Amino acid sequence: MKPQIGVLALQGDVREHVAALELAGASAVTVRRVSELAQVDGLVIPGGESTTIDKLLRIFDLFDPLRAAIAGGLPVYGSCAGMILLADRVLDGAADQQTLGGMDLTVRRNAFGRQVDSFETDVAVEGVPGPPVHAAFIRAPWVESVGPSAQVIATITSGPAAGRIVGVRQDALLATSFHPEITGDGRIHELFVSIVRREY
Ligand SMILES: NC(=O)CC[C@H](N)C(=O)O
Repeated sequence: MKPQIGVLALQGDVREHVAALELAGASAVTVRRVSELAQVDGLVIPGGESTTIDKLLRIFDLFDPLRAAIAGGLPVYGSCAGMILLADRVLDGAADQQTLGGMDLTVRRNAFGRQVDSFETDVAVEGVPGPPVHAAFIRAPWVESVGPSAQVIATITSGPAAGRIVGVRQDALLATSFHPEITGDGRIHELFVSIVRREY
């Protein structure tokens, strides 16, 4: 059976994740309501603007149910703004910014600075066989530090940001600073589908 994976569709690049999930062997649906959240085996929180998604989660009465689902073990993959929303701690966040949390990590928002707002580079990702993942970073956060419960799975390998942590796994939660849905490399979505299937 194909797992049913939702894409949180409040803001951000929803369509690209739906397409990438379908290619990775899942059945993908958009999620905007609690009733839709209740039906999925896993959820993607896309990139976009974490402060906006935070506000919309409250407006749509999804903040508490999603937080509870994460605590209950729902597999979730957060990309970029989604990574920020999964982090227990945020540096350089907006004054009233809250996160769903669940991952024992500290992210720094917009960490790569203005002059390198957007760039692409190769990233070695644990659990992804083959060559490094070609990753796009768009006003991305990096992971400043991880606590003992979280496992670093991706760091930048070259250039000025070499050594920066950009991918983390904690049980059924996965987060990347980058956007695998726009560079045509399906392996991060395949990794998440295998997490949802409890195979990896
Ligand atoms: N591409 C993205 O998701 C950017 C994230 C955005 N800078 C934020 O702070 O939420």
